[in-house]
Amino acid sequence: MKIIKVKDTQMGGKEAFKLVKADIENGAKVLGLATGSSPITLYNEMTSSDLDFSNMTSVNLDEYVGLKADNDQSYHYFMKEHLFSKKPFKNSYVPDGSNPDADAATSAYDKIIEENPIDLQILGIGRNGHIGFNEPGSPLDGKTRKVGLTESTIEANTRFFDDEKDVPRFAYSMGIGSIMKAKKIVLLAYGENKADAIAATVDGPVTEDCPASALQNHPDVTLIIDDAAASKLK
Ligand SMILES: N[C@@H]1[C@@H](O)[C@H](O)[C@@H](COP(=O)(O)O)O[C@@H]1O
Repeated sequence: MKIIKVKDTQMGGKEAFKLVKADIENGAKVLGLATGSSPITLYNEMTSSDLDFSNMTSVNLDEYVGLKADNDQSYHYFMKEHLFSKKPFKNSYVPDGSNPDADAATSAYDKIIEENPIDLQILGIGRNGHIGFNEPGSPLDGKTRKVGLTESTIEANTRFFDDEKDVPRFAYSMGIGSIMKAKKIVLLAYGENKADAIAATVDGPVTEDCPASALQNHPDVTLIIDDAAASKLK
């Protein structure tokens, strides 16, 4: 894994943007995108750039089950607000959280991933090492699934909702196996509360206990992290 240390999230966004831009200049057509606070500075760089994404496709990692696209807590809404309303892509895919039929929603999404092989995947990371919504214990070779969120993830996500009880308990998430098929992966992590997850990702064993540790087996992963997130690395 390559590690780029940055002083803050602004610099992280700029470094990530350089990688995205270079990949597009090299012919990338499909970007795998993530939600959460970590990619926001990258999306700001993308929206203020002169890059044109109207011939490109985006495939997002995950969506809460039970939220419609127009719900302001949905990941559809987040992506629209931070990126797509300003820089539209030709096609933008996010799992359909409003479909209560998990088998139909997840197999439809696997088909989308198969038809749009991801050139560069952006990732954040949860405090417990989750990527997408693949919580500890998720199969490292999995496809899109309905997943139950852990208490720690629900608690971390409470800040985006009025009340803890409003945080959805389930999500549809791209599996780790699908994430691993992306040609390149760029993971963004900032702050002290990501330090344990980053240490386990880089220095720990490859184990379902830390889903992001699977990235050790990927040939092209770059971590963009600040000093606090890097503070527990060996
Ligand atoms: N499903 C998302 C993840 O994709 C994201 O990586 C994580 C961390 O978010 P943040 O970047 O806000 O710390 O939050 C959620 O759980």
